[in-house]
Amino acid sequence: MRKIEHLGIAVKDLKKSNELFSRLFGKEAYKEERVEDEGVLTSFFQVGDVKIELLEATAPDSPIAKFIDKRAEGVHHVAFAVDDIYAEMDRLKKAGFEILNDVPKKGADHKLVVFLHPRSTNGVLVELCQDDVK
Ligand SMILES: CC[C@H](C(=O)O)C(=O)SCCNC(=O)CCNC(=O)[C@H](O)C(C)(C)COP(=O)(O)OP(=O)(O)OC[C@H]1O[C@@H](n2cnc3c(N)ncnc32)[C@H](O)[C@@H]1OP(=O)(O)O
Ligand SMILES: [Co+2]
Repeated sequence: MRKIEHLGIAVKDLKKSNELFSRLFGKEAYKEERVEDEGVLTSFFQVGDVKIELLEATAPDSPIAKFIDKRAEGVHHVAFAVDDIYAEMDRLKKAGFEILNDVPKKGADHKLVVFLHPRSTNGVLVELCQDDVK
């Protein structure tokens, strides 16, 4: 794992939260992107070397909807940049972590992603991101 790639924050109203975080960072989000398969609409802020990803649910069965229903808005996951997502999946599986998807899936912002179940990572939802060079 190279570095923290982004911090994912679950929000109820992306427009409202974009305004709040634009005020906080003094800069606008650099993109907004819908990831249908994940049931999310995301926006991204670049803060130094790290990105902040805001996520609004676009479907009632979205993980974000479930998270907010259960816990309220707030930090949802931490994503780490990896150079070789398959090698990392193999290493982590052997190290006893629970990987939620057998094959990497298309994430936002031109990434291939996998998630680790929070029950295997001390209660923190971890995402691995590799640049999707295709
Ligand atoms: C990919 C697009 C974008 C990107 O960066 O490119 C994204 O980041 S999309 C982000 C949204 N997608 C995901 O989060 C996919 C991975 N998440 C999941 O598969 C589920 O959310 C899962 C398996 C973590 C939980 O789903 P489940 O249906 O089991 O929900 P429960 O509420 O029953 O949760 C079970 C258990 O896990 C705890 N939990 C749930 N979410 C989180 C979380 N974000 N952080 C920490 N813990 C979490 C929940 O509290 C339950 O624990 P328990 O002790 O049983 O209450
Ligand atoms: Co993410």
